[in-house]
Amino acid sequence: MNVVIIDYGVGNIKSIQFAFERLGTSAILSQDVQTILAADKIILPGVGEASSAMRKLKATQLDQLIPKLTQPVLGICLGMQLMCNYSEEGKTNGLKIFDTQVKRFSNAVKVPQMGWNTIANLKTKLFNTINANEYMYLVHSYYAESCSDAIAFTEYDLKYASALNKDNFYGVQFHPEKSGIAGEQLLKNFLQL
Ligand SMILES: NC(=O)CC[C@H](N)C(=O)O
Repeated sequence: MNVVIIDYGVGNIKSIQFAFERLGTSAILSQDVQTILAADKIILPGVGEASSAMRKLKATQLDQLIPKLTQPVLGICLGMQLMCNYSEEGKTNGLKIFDTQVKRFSNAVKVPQMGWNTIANLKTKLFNTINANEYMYLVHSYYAESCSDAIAFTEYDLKYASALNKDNFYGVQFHPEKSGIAGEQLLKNFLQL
């Protein structure tokens, strides 16, 4: 299984690689177009601020490549947010894969949300054998608005989309690589797509 983590200078790469190693799969980091096109599965990682991350994607022209990919792609945290239409964070235009926008939690709640929360998920291939309201680990100040591409929801400040799917593209706001057994199962499900 050839898993490629897109290298655009942002992201919690090591923890994602360790998570795949625990599943017996080595995930390589690359920004080479041919390497990415040849991958069986692709991860778009992301940690940090949306506009600077998008600038880095544009600098490598990977922003043009990603929406055209045909193999399963999993965006994690900021990676998922960049796959949406727009993020309020840095007024960032996204890759327009998921038909929703990313907004900041209100000051009615502690921001960022940092910790475990329940992911009310719909029975889809990505959540196969995972409990309907499983806990996963999140660290974020911005959220994807509920939309028709949502396959899971979380309540914090309001109900928002904590996982998205459109065709071969998947996104999760939480960190499966930091979410214990349930997160490991989600990555295993992703490898089997
Ligand atoms: N952990 C992160 O990188 C957070 C992504 C994004 N900046 C947010 O706050 O929602």
